[in-house]
Order: sequence, then C-alpha cells, then structure tokens
Amino acid sequence: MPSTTAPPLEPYVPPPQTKENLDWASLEALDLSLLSQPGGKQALAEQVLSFINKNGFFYVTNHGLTATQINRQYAIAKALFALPLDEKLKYICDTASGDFRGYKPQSTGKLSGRDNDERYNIPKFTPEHERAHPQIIRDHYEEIREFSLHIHDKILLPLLRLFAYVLEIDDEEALANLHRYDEPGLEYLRYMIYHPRPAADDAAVGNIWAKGHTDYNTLTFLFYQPVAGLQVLSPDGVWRYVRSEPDAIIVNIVDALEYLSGGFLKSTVHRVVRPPGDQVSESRLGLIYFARPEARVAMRPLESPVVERVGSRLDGKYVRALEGVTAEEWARARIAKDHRFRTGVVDQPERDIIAGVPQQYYD
Ligand SMILES: O=C(O)CCC(=O)C(=O)O
Ligand SMILES: [Fe+2]
Repeated sequence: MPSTTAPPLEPYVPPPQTKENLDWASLEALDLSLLSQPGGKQALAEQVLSFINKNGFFYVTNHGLTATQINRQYAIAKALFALPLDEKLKYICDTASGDFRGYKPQSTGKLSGRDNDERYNIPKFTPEHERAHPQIIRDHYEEIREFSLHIHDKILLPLLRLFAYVLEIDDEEALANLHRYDEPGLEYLRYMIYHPRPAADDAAVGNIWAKGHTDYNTLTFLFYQPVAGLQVLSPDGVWRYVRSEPDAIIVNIVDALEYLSGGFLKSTVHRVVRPPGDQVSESRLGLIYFARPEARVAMRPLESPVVERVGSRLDGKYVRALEGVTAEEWARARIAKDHRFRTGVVDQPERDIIAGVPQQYYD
C-alpha cells in the first residue's frame, strides 16, 4: 500500500506500438495457466522442447500480473527517473566491486556512446539487502515487494520446475532449490530508461544502444514496453526485432541456466538498437526482473538424463575452470568488467571474465 502521506503517482500510459513493418522474430508463448490443468505440464514441456534453442526468447502468458499492476511499476519508475540527478546519485550502485543494487547513471561526455540508459535495481526484499532508497521507492515499497514476490514465486519457480521436468531430473525442485528467496543472492527488479539520442550520435555507434550479449543470471523477465529496439540473434544469423505484447512477459534463458543445464538450454543472444522512426523520440522505459541463483550456488551443471543422452554442450575446459566459482563471484566479475568498459577504464568490452572463461559480444 502507498503510504498515506505520499503524493499521488501520475498514472502511466504506455506509448503506442510502432506502425513500421519490422522483421519480427516469431516466438512461442507458454500459457502458465496450463500448469494447473491435467496434462498441462507435459504439454508445456513438449512445447519447450519444440522451440528451445531455436528462437531464443519466448513469452509467458496468464502470469497473474495485470496491466494495471505493471503500469503502476512504470509510474514509479518514471517518477524515480524524473528526480534530480544529485538525488539519484545518492543511491549510486557500486558496480566497480560488482554490486548492481541501486542507481546506475547514464554515461556522458566522451563516453556517452557507450550507453544512454539509467537503471535502478531493487534487490530481493530480504534483510541482506536492507538499504537506503529514494522516497518514491519507500512510498511504494510494499507494492514493489508484492510485485517482485509474485514474479519469484508465481512465475520463476514454476518455470524452473518445468525446466527440471524438461531435463528429466527426478527432483523437480532441483533448480527451484537453487533459487530460494530467503537465501543470500542478488536477484533484482530493474527500472530502466533509455534516452533518445540525436541521429548523428547513434550513427557514430552503429545505432546500437546495447551491444549483442547474453545476460548472466538464470532467467530474465521483460515486461510490456512498446518502444521497439530489442533484437534477438536468430539461428540464421539475422538480428530480428522482438515484439513486446501487452499481455505477455518476454523471457530470456540466460548464462547461469545454460551452465546448470549442461548447455541444453542455450542463452539468448540479444541487443538493443535505436528505435524505428515513429518511436525515435520516445524515452524507452523498461521493467525487467533478473532472477539469479543463490550466491553460494556452484557454477556446475546439474545431473540430467537428457544431458547424459545428448552430451554436454558446454566447453569442458570452461566447466573445469568454473569448478569452485560461485554464482555470486561470477556475476560480480561480470558486473565489474561491464563497469570498466562503461566508465572508460578500458576501451573495449573485456572478454575474460573469471577463471579464464570468456563473455562473448556479438556485434
Ligand atoms: O532494454 C531491453 O529491452 C533489454 C535490456 C537488456 O538486454 C539488459 O538490460 O540486459
Ligand atoms: Fe540483456
């Protein structure tokens, strides 16, 4: 509930979808309501097996969050980013040490080509992450908490159980048990805003807003936002636009899940480009949830009959290198390296992340 003294939030209305005829990726939707119906889990597992590793992203529908709830989160995000920079900088995140909690400013000056977005990451609502937040977050803390918990409990965990089933792991809680909410681990909800750049500035960086990459968590959930720009690298080597649909969450399989699944579930390669002409002057607000394994989870593939049958698709030397590396160490290393590029310590994104294991960039 908003606090009684909080000023009312200005309602958020998403901008219209683009009318341009873009090359859209064709993505499947998993209807989560099937999970509570007889035979539904089996049907979804077959659907997963039919599309996995083909198109990258997929959608989930009937996820239990309404457009009103989602637009409330955007309204909070919009009010947050409208705060004076000095105020936001009080909550700056310590990305140099691999900690992404709090505010990340937009790059400016000669580094402005590297990113044009601001982020605010709100970690799990556990004592470990108790920290200062701007008043606008405090005013809506309970509402943000409920939203985050719904994603964790009602969307993430059922999907992890489904993936354990797909991997034919006897214990269907095997993946879910690596994502216990109350255990240490940096999972977070992100508010994000990209600011439009002049055409010449965009052209100077090939119209790329975020270089082709894979994320470094387990699953990423991208909520409806209509400004086109997100693209997926399709198996035929073509970058295609990913259409955001009002009643669907876009889901991204990510590096930690690729590792845990012995490479069976491949990370989605994606990037963000300058939006099409009819949306080019819009700010692009984003609402994203990054699910992460618990901090102490070892970066080691789970035993799965499927992986035994088809063989691990991971490079053995990297699997050995990551033995003994925890999910937290790995994620911190990625964040810290990203920081070094974004803040100009290095001129190119670094590939060697931890223990000699590289991060690929795709453009
Ligand atoms: O803004 C988007 O649509 C995607 C953002 C993204 O890829 C990321 O933050 O990792
Ligand atoms: Fe990403």
